[in-house]
Amino acid sequence: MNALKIESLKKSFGANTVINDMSLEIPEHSVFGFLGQNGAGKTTTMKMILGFLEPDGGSIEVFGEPVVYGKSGTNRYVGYLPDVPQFYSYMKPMEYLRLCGAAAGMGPGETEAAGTRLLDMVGLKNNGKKIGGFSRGMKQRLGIAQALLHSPKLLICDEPTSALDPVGRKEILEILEQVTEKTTVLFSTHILSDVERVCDRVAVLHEGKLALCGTMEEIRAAKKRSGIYVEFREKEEWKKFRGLPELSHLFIHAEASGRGAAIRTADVDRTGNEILQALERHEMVPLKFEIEEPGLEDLFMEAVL
Ligand SMILES: Nc1ncnc2c1ncn2[C@@H]1O[C@H](COP(=O)(O)OP(=O)(O)OP(=O)(O)O)[C@@H](O)[C@H]1O
Repeated sequence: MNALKIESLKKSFGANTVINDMSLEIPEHSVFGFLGQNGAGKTTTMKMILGFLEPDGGSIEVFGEPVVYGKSGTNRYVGYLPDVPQFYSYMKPMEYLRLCGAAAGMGPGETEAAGTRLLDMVGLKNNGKKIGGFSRGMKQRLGIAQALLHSPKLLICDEPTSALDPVGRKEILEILEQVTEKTTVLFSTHILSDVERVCDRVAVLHEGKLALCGTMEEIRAAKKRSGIYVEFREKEEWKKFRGLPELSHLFIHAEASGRGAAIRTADVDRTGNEILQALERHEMVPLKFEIEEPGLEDLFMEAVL
């Protein structure tokens, strides 16, 4: 089942068309990275999913139920962490979660059990401090605990790691990875390495549409051919390898350096075998033989430039 299905979504602010006929599906239990440049419309999309903002056209379904602007019915499935979560700074974490639980209509016992479990999960269980004294990372972790309090099946996080240092980012990513057994995660970010680390699906929003969308493997396969990097210890060995007639066709698409080359190919297995067999035949041992896959950064730049 899809956790989220968006069809032909449209949204403009005056003459500024932000979302222009965008469609997207997120299967249950995915960790979905929603990428886009500043102002691409990521927050706008999230607000429409939450029913906070009215689309100009198209439809959004959360677990098969239509999202209706101004109505919160589908939000019983959704936990939301805004980009800058707001808290009452004089409260302690559990006090704050009790307040949130009551606002969400949860019973005290249910809130206590869920709150204790979640504060433990985000590393704030024994924290006696008031929220006003929390670091940004601690506030984001508390924000995740709050967003998960009513056991949502879809967690939407708007740039949860952007303002954090590497340690804070790592902590948040580990929490997001942990929750995927029960929860589908959609998070927006500028940090491509975060997406590469935890997401199994990714979309790049550009000029109101998805410039790229799919599993990481699909995107890598569709957008750019992989390469094989071969390097030798000695320049002479490299020249010999470069001159092998049976491999000459491979060097048409190669980026050569002093003692090796990155050979571009659409079929890594076949080309890799060809190279390995030639190396064996000629009793040559390379210093390096590496399969190169395009990074998300290459793909992102290709999609938005
Ligand atoms: N309420 C609004 N009224 C007018 N324009 C708006 C409104 N909300 C957003 N916009 C415009 O819509 C565009 C998309 O904004 P949005 O915040 O969705 O982008 P984003 O991808 O989340 O960007 P960022 O990564 O910088 O947070 C921007 O040009 C923004 O100025």
